[in-house]
Amino acid sequence: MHKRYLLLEDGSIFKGQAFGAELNHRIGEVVFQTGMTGYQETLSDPSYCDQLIVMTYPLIGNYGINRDDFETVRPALSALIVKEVATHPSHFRSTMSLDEYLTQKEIPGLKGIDTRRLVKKIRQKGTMKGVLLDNLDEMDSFLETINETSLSNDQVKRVSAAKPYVVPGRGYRVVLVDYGMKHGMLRELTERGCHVTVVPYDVTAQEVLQLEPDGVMLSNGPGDPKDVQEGIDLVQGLMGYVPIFGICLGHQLVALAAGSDTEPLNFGHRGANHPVKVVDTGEAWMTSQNHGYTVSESSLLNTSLRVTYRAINDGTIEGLSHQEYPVFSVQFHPESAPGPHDANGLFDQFLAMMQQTKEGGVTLCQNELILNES
Ligand SMILES: NC(=O)CC[C@H](N)C(=O)O
Repeated sequence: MHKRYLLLEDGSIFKGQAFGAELNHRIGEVVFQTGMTGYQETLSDPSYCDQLIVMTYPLIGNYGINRDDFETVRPALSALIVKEVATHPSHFRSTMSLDEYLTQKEIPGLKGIDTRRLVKKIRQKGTMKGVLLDNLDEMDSFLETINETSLSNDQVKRVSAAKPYVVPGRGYRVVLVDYGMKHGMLRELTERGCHVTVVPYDVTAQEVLQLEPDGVMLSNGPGDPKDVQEGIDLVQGLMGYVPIFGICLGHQLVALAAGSDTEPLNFGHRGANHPVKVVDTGEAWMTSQNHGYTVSESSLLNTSLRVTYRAINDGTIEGLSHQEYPVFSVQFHPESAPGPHDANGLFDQFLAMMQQTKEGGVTLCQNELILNES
């Protein structure tokens, strides 16, 4: 076990020890995750693409890694930073340790740093870029590189499905657009009997409508939503023609497509116990969240969107509903994985919206208009 360091763009340095894979010097955003458990799902959530994740819970890896809890096959994060790694995991489902998993997937880890001091710094200064180093002599050259490096804007392209695929079912026909989808969304739909076609991020509205879906779901995904012009165009082409449910990045794409704006949060919401207020009932739900951007409050004026959920911690927008068309979206993760299940009923709400539309209870634009354009 050798020394390893985290260098932040403000020049601060955190000294710890290496675990996981050899170093790859990938510069990324350093973000913190407050979940006490659920590290396997977090590691395999593609929304963390290119990010260095700091876990605030001080002991990570104690129940190992199992075969069932992956949210995708290929982890997309840059690095994992923890206070202490459990070296002897104990759980009947565990098949390997966290260290073994990260080594296998070529993800470097840093342990033994004061994660509380690091998180306090991020909370004060906002999300920062950082890089892991094994040699302090490299610090000066990397400090220059970090400050000159702008983060890539093609993450969605890198983590989206390359080709469409079908998970058959006898129920509603759903097109699920994969912007870096957590498999929990697919599971929630297939458990409800849906016939799901998962499609890549650059699918067009016409291609989607040719599949004659009862509804379209827009997945979560990494990066800045404004970098995903294909998604904004898609939602603009589909709104009013088919019921839409957007989650996280999908929610931000709905907002942008409807004419509103998004902006970066200071340090984001990442954890499994983020309370949101249900605007219509006054209830509070505990939700799983992972986002660094939010829909800008003032940009909703002059759009047809209404706020349906709000974050209780900072008041930011957590859900929207379209006032004319069957379209709704949430910033949090109703599929949880990991996290509480308070919001799980939103998948049933999506099914109800598809049912109501099928029965003619919702007026749609004429699909033929778009299909005939080809
Ligand atoms: N989980 C997500 O879909 C995140 C959406 C977006 N990348 C953000 O950070 O805000």
